[in-house]
Amino acid sequence: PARKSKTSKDSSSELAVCHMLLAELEAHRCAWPFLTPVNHKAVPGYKKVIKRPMDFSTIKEKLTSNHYLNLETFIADINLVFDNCKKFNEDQSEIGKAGYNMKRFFNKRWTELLQ
Ligand SMILES: CO[C@H](O)CCc1ccc(O)cc1
Repeated sequence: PARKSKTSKDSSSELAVCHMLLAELEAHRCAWPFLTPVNHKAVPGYKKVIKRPMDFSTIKEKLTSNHYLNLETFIADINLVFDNCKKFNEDQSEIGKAGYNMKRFFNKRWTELLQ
């Protein structure tokens, strides 16, 4: 069957899923490094190494101000949080392990909800 063009209903239900997913991420016990922007003035090297900082509070602000055009741009920002974490932190560090756990959790939940 031909792919129907996305209706506004599709977009609003996708938006509701994004809000729900973000709320689950923020509530996760391993979310603590990702809740607010990294203070790049306090973390040596962060501003130079991480070209596109991202965190859950920034994503929530963008979501509530209709910044995301579609689901893909929302998922791209979520993955940016985890990619930045993997780049800056040792895999076995506390924050590195938290990032890995959050990425696995996110991938499990969005595929359950959206695929
Ligand atoms: C999401 O957290 C960032 O990767 C910064 C990690 C970090 C912060 C302070 C430190 O002393 C070391 C690493």
